[in-house]
Amino acid sequence: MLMEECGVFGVFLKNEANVSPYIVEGLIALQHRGQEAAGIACSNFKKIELYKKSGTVSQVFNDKVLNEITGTLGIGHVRYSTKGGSSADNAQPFLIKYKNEYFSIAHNGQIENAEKVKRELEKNGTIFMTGSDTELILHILVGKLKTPPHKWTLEEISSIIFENIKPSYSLLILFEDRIIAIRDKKGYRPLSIYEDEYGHYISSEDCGFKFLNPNYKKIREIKPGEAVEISKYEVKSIQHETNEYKHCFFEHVYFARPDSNVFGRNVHLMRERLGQQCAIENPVDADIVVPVMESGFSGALGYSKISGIPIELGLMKNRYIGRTFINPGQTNREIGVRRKLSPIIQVIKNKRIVLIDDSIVRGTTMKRIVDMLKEAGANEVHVRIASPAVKDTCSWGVDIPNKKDLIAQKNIEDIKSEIHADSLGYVSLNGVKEILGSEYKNYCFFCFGGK
Ligand SMILES: O=P(O)(O)OC[C@H]1O[C@H](OP(=O)(O)OP(=O)(O)O)[C@H](O)[C@@H]1O
Ligand SMILES: NC(=O)CC[C@H](N)C(=O)O
Ligand code: SF4
Ligand SMILES: [Mg+2]
Repeated sequence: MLMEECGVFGVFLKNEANVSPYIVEGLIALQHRGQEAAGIACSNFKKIELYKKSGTVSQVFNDKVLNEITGTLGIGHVRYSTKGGSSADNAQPFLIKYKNEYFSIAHNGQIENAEKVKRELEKNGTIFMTGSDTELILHILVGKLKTPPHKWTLEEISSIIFENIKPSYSLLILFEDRIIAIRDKKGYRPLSIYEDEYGHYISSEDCGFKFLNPNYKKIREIKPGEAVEISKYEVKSIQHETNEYKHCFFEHVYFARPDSNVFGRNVHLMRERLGQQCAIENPVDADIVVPVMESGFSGALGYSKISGIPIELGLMKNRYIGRTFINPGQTNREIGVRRKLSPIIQVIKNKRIVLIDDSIVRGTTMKRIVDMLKEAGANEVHVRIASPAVKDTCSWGVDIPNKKDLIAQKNIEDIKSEIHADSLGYVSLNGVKEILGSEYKNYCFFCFGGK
């Protein structure tokens, strides 16, 4: 099982309607990025109200809550923890009061130099209220800018963040009268902005704007190193100098929603192309292609198109079950796979199957599924993965387990036997290079054994 990212969503309405229902809609669209906690902070220009709790968006918010947190501008967050436990204290947004003014922050990413910055701040007397890396950003700003927050300029805020905080971060900062969005200079995590006649919206993925029936031409990605400020009077943007991009390739492989466009590409089409590449690199004689639903579907479509082997619904997904990573502990994870996926025996019996998933991390999911298909009568199960093997951990916001727990630390023959597959194939990094062309250098492939 894999782990998500967080999702951030911000809204500034021109007509002074209440933003909190808009933020809830945006967060529901981003729910796949984190299901541990959800929160919203809203400002009415005088005060910021905050509501956050452990749980999914629909568990945390109801009409009563939304009537209590009202404002014209606000930010929201769905969390999957990467630093600091999944307790309610670490839920976001964070809200503080400094010099009698409120400001709040929502963060997707993980700060690489968090421990170092924290130690330095503690030496100077800073007290941390949570275990989260995100809290650091508040202390850095307060420590460097001694004036009241309404005097802090976009230039000052973004320069301080870029100088002191190492990626990754796609951030929203809510002040009483403005919202600031900042994307780190390497652009690890996605962040998009949209304007319509009623207001401005910022979302981790552009699927967050879909409930607005947006004019797609007006959606754009905030650039790596860009800081945007939305106030009553204007929208201002500053571009800081940046020399190297590191877009997270896992966003394409697994995290982002297929109907989203991240790093300039549609996620579904990218996964389909990876599935095609997998078929080119790893052909096999078989009767049907079976996707591991949902995230393996696009890759399976690509594999089927190139190989000419028909795609069939051999595994049914129970759509009322969340992503299995939310179950802590390995035993629960194993149960999770069986709760989530079940074979359609009539489709798979006596068939030679090409089973496609987007990724293998520990191997738990794949082992269970191969066994399930064989118990249900499959003659052969050939596993094909629509991405390169995951060989390393991540320091930029994705909670990949210890290196020793990654199944791809073993050689391909050992992995094949461990997951009980008849054969196994991945996409090579060279294959990905072929797909991305000159853009390859703008991506991070560290966990895939690249740079
Ligand atoms: O090798 P593992 O450690 O088992 O992890 C890999 C699996 O984790 C993810 O699925 P997940 O079950 O998290 O959610 P999904 O339903 O969105 O694919 C991913 O799509 C793989 O199927
Ligand atoms: N997945 C994320 O982006 C997490 C944000 C932050 N590092 C946290 O742990 O809360
Ligand atoms: S190491 Fe992997 S998960 Fe982490 S940012 Fe790079 S590509 Fe993404
Ligand atoms: Mg999966």
